[in-house]
Amino acid sequence: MKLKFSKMHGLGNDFVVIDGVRQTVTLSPERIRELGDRHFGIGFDQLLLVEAPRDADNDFRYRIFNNDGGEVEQCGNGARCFARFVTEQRLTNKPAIRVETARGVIVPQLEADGSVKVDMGVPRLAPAEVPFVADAEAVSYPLEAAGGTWQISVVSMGNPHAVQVVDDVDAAPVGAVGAAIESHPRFPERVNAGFMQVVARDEIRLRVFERGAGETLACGTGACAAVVAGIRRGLLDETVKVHTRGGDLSISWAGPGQPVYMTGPAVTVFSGEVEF
Ligand SMILES: N[C@@H](CCC[C@H](N)C(=O)O)C(=O)O
Repeated sequence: MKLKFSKMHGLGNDFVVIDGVRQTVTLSPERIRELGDRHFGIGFDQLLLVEAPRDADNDFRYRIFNNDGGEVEQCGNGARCFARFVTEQRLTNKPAIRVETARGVIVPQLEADGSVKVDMGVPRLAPAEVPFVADAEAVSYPLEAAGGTWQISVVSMGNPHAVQVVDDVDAAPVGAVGAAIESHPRFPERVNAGFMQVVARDEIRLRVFERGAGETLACGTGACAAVVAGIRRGLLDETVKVHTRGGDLSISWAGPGQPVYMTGPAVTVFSGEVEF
């Protein structure tokens, strides 16, 4: 089965995006892993599959697969690329697009300056909703991993995040400690591990070891989770510029019960066809 795809990225977090509205698509975890390989395949952090919605009130459904082949609930940089893709492919001409994900509806909106703003929904903070094993909800928790104890905040943006504050993000042990946190037994569905350096009340630097993909150049839901964690710890104001290794995002959160808004770029690199 030959499928048309677009190669896209949001701040260097890269994707293969497939139109499953006009094409019949059958995916297997093995083939996703093969195509995700940067030497023997196309190479991507995540594969995004666009489908027709299940509920007629929505415009699309979109599914997210990490390059390890596993399907996950949410992807921030992917949401912006999804919006750019359905517009460029003329699947819709709506400026604000209602899209179903595995954890609810999100609404990306194309801005006049070319960026994409996304209502990423309300963050979930109760440990059971992340999910994270803890006796009670707290702003942060000590977690033992890789021979050390790390003070993490846990946040679900639809997908699970563990965020810690570090003095210097360039020196942070993202690979070793991130991998140990990703598969820590207190996270039964594994977790994305974020390392945040607070530069000012409206500016952070962030690196994320992503579940199922390793460290990426940027993680949109990771940026949302870091800002939520920083605001809850009293370190950040409502709107924060997030510097990632791939570029900058703007994240806003007005507090508990409110949605997180993420604004940033989405870029198409090339289109092609591949055997699935
Ligand atoms: N890169 C993404 C997150 C993709 C999913 C994540 N690795 C997970 O397993 O939850 C983003 O931009 O949010």
